[in-house]
Amino acid sequence: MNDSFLETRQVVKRYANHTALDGVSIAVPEGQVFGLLGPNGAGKTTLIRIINRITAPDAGEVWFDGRLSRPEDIYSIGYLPEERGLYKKMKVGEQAIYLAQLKGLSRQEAKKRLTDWFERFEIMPWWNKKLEELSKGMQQKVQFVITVLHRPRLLIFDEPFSGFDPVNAELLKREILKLKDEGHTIIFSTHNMASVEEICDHIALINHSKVVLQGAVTDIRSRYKSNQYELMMQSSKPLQNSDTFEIVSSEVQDEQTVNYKLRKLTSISNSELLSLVGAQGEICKFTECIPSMNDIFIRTVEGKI
Ligand SMILES: Nc1ncnc2c1ncn2[C@@H]1O[C@H](COP(=O)(O)OP(=O)(O)OP(=O)(O)O)[C@@H](O)[C@H]1O
Repeated sequence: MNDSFLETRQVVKRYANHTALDGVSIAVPEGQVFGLLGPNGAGKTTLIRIINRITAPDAGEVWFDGRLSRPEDIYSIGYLPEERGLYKKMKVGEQAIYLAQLKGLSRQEAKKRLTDWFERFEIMPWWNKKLEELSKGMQQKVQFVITVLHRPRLLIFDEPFSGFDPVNAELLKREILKLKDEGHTIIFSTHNMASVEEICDHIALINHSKVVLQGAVTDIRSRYKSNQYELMMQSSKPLQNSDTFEIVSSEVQDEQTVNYKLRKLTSISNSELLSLVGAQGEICKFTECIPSMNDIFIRTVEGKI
């Protein structure tokens, strides 16, 4: 289950006087959600276009399902590009059926699947509207449905959340997780770090055309831990430093309750630390501070680690 479904190996792409990708290798495990992260201009869309065979690399390889990628693999990919490209003057339902047929579905099957999706997304009333009559977010919903409709094994979404309000962004996250549960492998690029924590299993962070960080989200977050803890404690006496931990900051909440930030000084386990601290008072809350993907992104891109 965890073998790579899609790999890029040492991919290089040069434009006139700029190297957009410089030896980029990523490995996307089968059946997982993989986040492609990076600041503006890092090379994410270029990599996605290479995976989709829209543009060719100058060097390096793309591997698909355990072998070199072939032209026909594009039929196994659903791609939601950053520049959404639907026909503005065509009616939504008619257009969706037409595009689904291009991807190999019969008219009848396309209509059946589209009806299911449109009902789930509560967009059935848009069926006979022209695309240009819909807002940007509404058009996004339609294009998302069209992208996934033929149930391709690999789904690639470039900035899927841009243009969505928070309610629709939640809906989209749920649908992406559902697609993962159904066995699809999903790659998406995003600047929305909260969504990365919520739905990505793995990430690759590209900066200045190179992969600078890659791996499972949980591993990466724990790799960047700084041995700090938040503690809420009730005690008649203030907490005292010890050989195993020091107080980084404290904030009195009421007469008996104080919030502390601690740093662990030795390699004792969290439960040992908890019992050492617990010997000095009643613990109301004890949390290990684990950096967010947003912190890790900023620290990595700004070179602070
Ligand atoms: N067709 C092209 N011709 C010349 N340069 C290009 C072309 N496409 C991309 N580039 C350059 O390659 C670099 C990477 O662009 P790319 O669109 O891949 O970045 P990105 O990571 O997707 O950025 P963003 O987050 O802003 O969408 C940029 O410097 C861009 O100007």
